[in-house]
Amino acid sequence: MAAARCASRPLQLTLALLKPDAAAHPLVLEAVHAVILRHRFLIVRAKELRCGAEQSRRFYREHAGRFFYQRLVEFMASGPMWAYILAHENAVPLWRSLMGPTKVFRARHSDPDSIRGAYGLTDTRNTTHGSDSSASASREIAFFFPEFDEQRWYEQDEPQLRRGQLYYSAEERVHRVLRAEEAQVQIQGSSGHHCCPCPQQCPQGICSGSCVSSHRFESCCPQCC
Ligand SMILES: Nc1ccn([C@@H]2O[C@H](COP(=O)(O)OP(=O)(O)OP(=O)(O)O)[C@@H](O)[C@H]2O)c(=O)n1
Ligand SMILES: Nc1ncnc2c1ncn2[C@@H]1O[C@H](COP(=O)(O)OP(=O)(O)O)[C@@H](O)[C@H]1O
Repeated sequence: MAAARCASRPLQLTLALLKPDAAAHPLVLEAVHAVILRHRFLIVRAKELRCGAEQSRRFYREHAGRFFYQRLVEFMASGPMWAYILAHENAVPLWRSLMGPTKVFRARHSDPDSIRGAYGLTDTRNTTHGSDSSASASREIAFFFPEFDEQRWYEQDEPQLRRGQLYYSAEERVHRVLRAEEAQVQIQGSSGHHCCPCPQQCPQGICSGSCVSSHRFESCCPQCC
């Protein structure tokens, strides 16, 4: 059974966007994805999408009239993005603190190791978005993932994820609930193998990529499993 990550408090959800400036650069995308895994977020959903001009205007409607609104909505519609639903006990504030300040030039000065400090290009092209409250997260998740049923997720998946019954699918780039029958197969067939929710955070580099097909460690790293 994979019990690599247990949370004592309910998991909070947040919406993270990897904006078009990040999506344009595979290495930046990978680096931000690695930050997500390293900080023990669970990736509940992840998908590439393209925001149309109208959708982009609606998403940022609270900024209508600000001097940067037009460039912001054009930028958000300028290319593909990645949208993530992230779960963590502290998802909203943790993701926002990892992003760093909105303004990239401020971020570079005050939080150079934050995502925006490290990868942001300008105050508009600042790499990531994160919900600013739980209520915004619910609204924004519904905006980008209309098929996601948050209430059902809390009823069915969250209790299992919280207990650590999960695995990381490197192919799909999301964490998945380990269902009872899968867990049984794993116990029978594993003889001590563990399922890895954190393939990119092995400090010794042993685990990287090792669970792509079977989600199982062949050479298990004691430090992260
Ligand atoms: N009236 C303005 C114009 C600009 N700026 C700040 O200056 C930054 C840089 O402006 P500009 O040179 O126009 O931006 P670009 O380098 O073209 O980059 P981007 O459009 O991606 O922000 C803006 O993002 C904004 O933070 C501002 O505070 N007030
Ligand atoms: N002064 C600015 N100049 C250019 N773009 C800005 C500025 N302020 C905000 N933006 C853009 O608008 C987005 C939304 O702004 P806001 O909601 O205030 O920040 P955050 O994304 O940190 O929650 C920012 O992420 C950024 O892309």
